[in-house]
Amino acid sequence: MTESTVKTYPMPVADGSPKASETLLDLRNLSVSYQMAGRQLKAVRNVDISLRSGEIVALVGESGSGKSTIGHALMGLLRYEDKVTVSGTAVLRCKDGVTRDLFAISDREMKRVRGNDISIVFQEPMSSLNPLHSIGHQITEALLAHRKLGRNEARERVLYYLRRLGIPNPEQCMERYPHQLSGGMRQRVMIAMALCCESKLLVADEATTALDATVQAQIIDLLKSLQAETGMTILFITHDLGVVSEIADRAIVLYAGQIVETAGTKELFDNPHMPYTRALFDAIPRLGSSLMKDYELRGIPGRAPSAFERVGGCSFHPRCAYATEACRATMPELDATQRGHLVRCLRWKELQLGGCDEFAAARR
Ligand SMILES: Nc1ncnc2c1ncn2[C@@H]1O[C@H](COP(=O)(O)OP(=O)(O)OP(=O)(O)O)[C@@H](O)[C@H]1O
Ligand code: NI
Repeated sequence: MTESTVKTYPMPVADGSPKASETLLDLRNLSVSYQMAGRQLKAVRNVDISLRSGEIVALVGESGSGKSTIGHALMGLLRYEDKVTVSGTAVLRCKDGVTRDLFAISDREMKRVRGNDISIVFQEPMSSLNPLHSIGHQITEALLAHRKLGRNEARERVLYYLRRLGIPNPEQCMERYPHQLSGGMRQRVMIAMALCCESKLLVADEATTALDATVQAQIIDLLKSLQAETGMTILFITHDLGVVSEIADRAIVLYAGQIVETAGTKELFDNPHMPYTRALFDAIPRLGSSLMKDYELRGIPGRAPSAFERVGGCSFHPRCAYATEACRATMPELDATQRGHLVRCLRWKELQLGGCDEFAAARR
């Protein structure tokens, strides 16, 4: 497939209609360890994620569960750090039709993949924007680094995406410096910057977390329509199951670096099988408490184990109301239920956890 051109702007160009069954990314057996003070910190453990073209898949879990680490591994950002070990394979079907293992290709090839085939919205917009350059300068330069475009073309494209993101006066916004924008505006700029490259895969890491509920809903609607127009695939990282219900076709629940449950969004909300997922439903931020800073899981005591202090048996057992001797002794495998639902709990068959009706009813 040839690379899409920008001739038809202001309409975005779909690079091929989404073919639901086509695998875009096949991530297998990803493990990531950080070395800290001579100790191994296992942040991600044997994670498999397969993304089909055109899907929006949520990666959800508490702070420290390893979500960003997975995103950074996919973007090839961990390869430059010497205290990080990444193992596994991540086979991506690139725009040129070639499939590549992102963990095996050279830095040079990875540089081409980044911004062409995968883009990321970083969790911390301030740390990824350069305070010394205007928004227009850095977003245009980022685009030109990945694409052979004329300056005017690039500018048009940047303006188009800033406008799509609901930035009131995009020309003026281009002139501004990061510190002159509100947190919400910076977040929109970051999303526009990632969308500009029109990659097939967008990793959105807490992309709407810093925004108030109304703006969050707008941006989610916008991402959904852009997804439908372009056929891109989105890996949407969030700690908030409420957001998952708004945007995702499928959800992957992560606990202490491991996948503990995965299912279609509706199925997960109707039929959670893992006590941790059920607890996350109760932790869905209600109106007025949408920030993650001080949230804790209501109804379950304790906190997630740090990546140093791995517990034996099921990782969740110290906080689980249903844990038995067996749960303390045996680490459960992922077990398949129906309709592609996977769950890591020894007791899922006997537990009747009940769905999240309250939230399902509130879904738009
Ligand atoms: N560069 C690093 N060096 C050492 N440890 C790290 C590094 N980055 C992350 N970690 C650790 O790895 C684990 C997973 O972190 P990660 O940022 O992937 O979690 P997360 O799910 O994205 O959390 P949050 O919701 O807070 O963003 C945590 O225990 C974290 O402290
Ligand atoms: Ni994170």
